[in-house]
Amino acid sequence: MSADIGIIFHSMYGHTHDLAEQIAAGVEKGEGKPQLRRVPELMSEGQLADAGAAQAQDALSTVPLATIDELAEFDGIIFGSPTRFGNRTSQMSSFLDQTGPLWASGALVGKTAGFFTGASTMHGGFESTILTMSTFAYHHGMLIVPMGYSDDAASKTRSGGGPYGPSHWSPQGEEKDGLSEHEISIANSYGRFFAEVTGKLAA
Ligand SMILES: Cc1cc2nc3c(=O)[nH]c(=O)nc-3n(C[C@H](O)[C@H](O)[C@H](O)COP(=O)(O)O)c2cc1C
Repeated sequence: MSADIGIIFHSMYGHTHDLAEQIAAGVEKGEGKPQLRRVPELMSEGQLADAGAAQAQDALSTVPLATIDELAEFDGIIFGSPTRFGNRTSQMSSFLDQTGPLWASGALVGKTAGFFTGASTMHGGFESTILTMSTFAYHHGMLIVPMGYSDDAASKTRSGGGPYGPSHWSPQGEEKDGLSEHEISIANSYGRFFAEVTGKLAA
């Protein structure tokens, strides 16, 4: 069965958006239907411009905004957030914190969940961000789909991506530096695997 996969992310400088698009390409290879959504921004336009994110925000504005109600319509959801002090962003937290009604009704129970991130330093939080974001899925009774080492790139990467999920290392800070070959491979493989697993569960 072709699964509807929500890819819900926050991105300030666009790196997490790039990763989301590669995961979406993988979902399509796994016969799934990816739906990219961005969570609402909390910073003002002025603050974003001061932080050097104005251009990236223009590109992001073409992505539809995520809504809480829509989450219940997906067969599986992959959440992505840049790393902030080893954790997800407040924009992603704010969005997830509004899912109380879905938790109360059990609307997400049994759906698949996955996570991806980015960080500007090699040991600055890829794993901690993915793992701390994942507690959301436990509380909602979602089924976490791990990346594992199903793609060789998870063993070989010298940048982002690993058994916890796709990630991107952006040492240039706000500058777009492009995803590495291994990061792209892991994002594609993960999207495909996630869609295949979700399709079987939804059938
Ligand atoms: C306030 C703040 C905190 C950050 N904390 C971390 C951190 O703990 N570890 C790290 O490696 N990078 C950290 N970064 C860098 C971001 O993770 C990186 O710029 C981000 O992943 C880029 O994603 P984006 O282009 O989608 O916004 C931080 C950036 C900001 C602005």
